[in-house]
Amino acid sequence: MSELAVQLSGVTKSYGAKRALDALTLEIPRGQVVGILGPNGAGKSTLFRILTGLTRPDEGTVRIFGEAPGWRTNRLVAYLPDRARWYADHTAEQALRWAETFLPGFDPAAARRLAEFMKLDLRMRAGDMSRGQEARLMLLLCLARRVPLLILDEPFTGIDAPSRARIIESLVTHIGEDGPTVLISTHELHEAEPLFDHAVFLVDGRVALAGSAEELRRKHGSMNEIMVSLLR
Ligand SMILES: Nc1ncnc2c1ncn2[C@@H]1O[C@H](COP(=O)(O)OP(=O)(O)OP(=O)(O)O)[C@@H](O)[C@H]1O
Repeated sequence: MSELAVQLSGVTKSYGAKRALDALTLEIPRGQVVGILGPNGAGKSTLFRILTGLTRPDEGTVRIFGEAPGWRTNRLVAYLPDRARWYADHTAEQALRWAETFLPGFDPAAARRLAEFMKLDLRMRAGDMSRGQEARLMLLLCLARRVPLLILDEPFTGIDAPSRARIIESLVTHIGEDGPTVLISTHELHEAEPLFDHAVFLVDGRVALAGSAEELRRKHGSMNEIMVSLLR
């Protein structure tokens, strides 16, 4: 397998007159936790959909561990879309059974441990869950997969602050040494900052700034400060 988890070269995607991604070139080595950061509409979700093969770029090349994204790379990637929902009539327990059957690399024991850690009652129907409870269910369905690439699009949205802290703690434990490559998009910069090895700031579908989190902090300050200065 390629040493690069993700490789994009000259990737452009337009929706009508709007360029969501503009000749984006990016390389992400294996085993890194990378914050994909930027203001609303910067192109983060579009990038993630392209990496999962759900959206095709108009131009450019994309590789996930050296392979073009598509159904074959599903075995390599766990993806949490933004605004992810589960079937209202199904319990979390049923979601876990579905995941065991259909999601490559799904580890049911890990899912149960995560549910306990996140304090999620598996007997609840998704339709009866609060937004934050459903967000936890969707996140644990991803985290319980043994795959080399996790893509988490705004995993903390709708989750209260104490639970966010706990989820970040579970992410740190889950990722650990020799863990998967993780791409996380979030607007909770302050809380998520300790997770990142690297950060990529997208503005208008282009990389405005990228580098190791440590180096960025040394040169430019916190992720929040960088975001504010990029948007000035
Ligand atoms: N299916 C679509 N049809 C039309 N326009 C789209 C579509 N998907 C994305 N866009 C546009 O492309 C741009 C980038 O959107 P994208 O969702 O990738 O941004 P984002 O960085 O994830 O934003 P946010 O932080 O608000 O989630 C936006 O201007 C958006 O309106």
